[in-house]
Amino acid sequence: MAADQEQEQRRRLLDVASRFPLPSGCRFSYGTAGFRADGATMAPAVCRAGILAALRSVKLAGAAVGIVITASHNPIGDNGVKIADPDGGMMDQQWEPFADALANAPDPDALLQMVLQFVKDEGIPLGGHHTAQVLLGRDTRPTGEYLLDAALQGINAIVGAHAIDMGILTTPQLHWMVWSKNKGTKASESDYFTQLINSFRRMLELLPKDKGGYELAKKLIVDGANGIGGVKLEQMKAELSGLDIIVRNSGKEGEGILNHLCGADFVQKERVTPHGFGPEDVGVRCASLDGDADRLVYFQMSSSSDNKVDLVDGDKILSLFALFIREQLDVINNNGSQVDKSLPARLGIVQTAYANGASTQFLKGLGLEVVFTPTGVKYLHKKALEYDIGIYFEANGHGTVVFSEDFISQLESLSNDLSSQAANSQYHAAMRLMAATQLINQAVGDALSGLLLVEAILQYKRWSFQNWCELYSDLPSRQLKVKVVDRSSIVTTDAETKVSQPSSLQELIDKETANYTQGRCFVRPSGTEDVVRVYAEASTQVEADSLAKSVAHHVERLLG
Ligand SMILES: CC(=O)N[C@H]1[C@@H](OP(=O)(O)O)O[C@H](CO)[C@@H](O)[C@@H]1O
Ligand SMILES: [Mg+2]
Repeated sequence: MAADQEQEQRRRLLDVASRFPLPSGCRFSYGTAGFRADGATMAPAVCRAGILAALRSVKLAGAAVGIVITASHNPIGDNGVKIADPDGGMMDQQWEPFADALANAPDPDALLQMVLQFVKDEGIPLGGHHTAQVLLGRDTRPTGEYLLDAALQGINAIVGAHAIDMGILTTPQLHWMVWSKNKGTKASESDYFTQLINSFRRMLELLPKDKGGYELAKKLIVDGANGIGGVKLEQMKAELSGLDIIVRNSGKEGEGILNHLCGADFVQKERVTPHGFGPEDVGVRCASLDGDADRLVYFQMSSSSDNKVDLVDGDKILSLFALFIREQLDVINNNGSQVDKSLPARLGIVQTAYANGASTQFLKGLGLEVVFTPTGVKYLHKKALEYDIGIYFEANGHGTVVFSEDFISQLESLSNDLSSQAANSQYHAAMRLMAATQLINQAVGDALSGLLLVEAILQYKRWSFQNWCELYSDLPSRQLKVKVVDRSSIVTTDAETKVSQPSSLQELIDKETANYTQGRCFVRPSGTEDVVRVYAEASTQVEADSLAKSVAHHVERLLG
């Protein structure tokens, strides 16, 4: 960097840091999904995330990096920030310690020294010919605009950095834009809509023609959590042929508060209808998104006498996707057809410890390879990339399908080879898989693209909601939160299924669990809230509740 440029760089960093001083007592940690806190306290962390995103882009030869300002399913007063890497996935975890240190730098001088040292250690070519490019998006939270400005100021503190505000978006839209931009394909919001609408239409065109059996009702009611997902779905729904979508909790003035008594997190945890649903909806297929539309669950009310729902969570969405993909691969590989072509593919299923035990058993029963990672999409996504086709979901509804480049190019060439025999079932299976690669958001879990893939597959399989729901029966489970003095004193291992510290805690968990039929229990510190989470499963709800409660007591007693 030339001397005058270096001078300017130092000046800008000192200047921006003094504009966003760290309030005393504030401590930020880049948790499961970035920094999160009360929105009013987030500006220093968001500004510094802006600096970091710009540095990351320069380090990666000017590839576009993303910043999303959201606190997902959390209450409306919270906000957060996370960084998307050039592949559209979460920021490489190797940079998280620096993200933490930078967010907590106590004063402008400390911040400047920290950045200069990091730039040197990482060999970031500041002032070279790669300038930073950062795409920004935010959700509908009231603190969003103010925090977006803080992020812009952080980005602009890096000499030559270029920030592009993509507007109010769902989290997965921004991830998709980053992914697309770096692939050199069209990356605007309208390109996103076009891709989803066209690939959904193609999926429907490829439905088997021999009609018969159950016909899926066109009506689908979607709970938008009063967030951005409902807004985008309203924009897109008129173009979705074959579906009659009604959006509730759409985020319109007067409809309710973001994530309050609604949304995917609420429905999945409480297993009751969200706000705005009533007896008239009994028997109608419904879906629920979270506040930034990266989570999706389905539900249906079976009776008008209470507000309980039959829930289809992330595990069952995963199972549906896995069945569909496996079926297409089987048709291509085993149908003894005229064309001697095969498509070898390693299919991997990735879950976390929160996956219902019945789902894991079901998937393994199908002969599928199931692996586990710690909680958080950053772990699941990375693991899924190790396969030709990786399908991952958290039970709460966050997940997607990723296809390796090699697999996609083999699929393309197979489709070309088969295209002369357009009537053959192998060709149709290959085309369905191809459409699925376009429909599903491969950058990150996306409730809107996931919803369309679900709808297409239900039509393909001629399944009702009930057929899907009855794929297997969930084991009763219970999740509890425990407040402790320092949640980081719990250290876990084996994809968070075991506590390694304090060791006495694991012994107590084992002892309790042994008292229950099909008992399973684990505890871990949350990465997004200041709590320890307890999860328990057993053969009855009473037992699951009791196991969770007794383990929560041990956590409280040991860690106060
Ligand atoms: C049990 C649970 O649902 N945990 C959620 C929650 O993380 P915690 O680290 O458990 O707070 O928020 C994450 C981000 O949205 C999500 O990835 C994860 O699945
Ligand atoms: Mg979310």
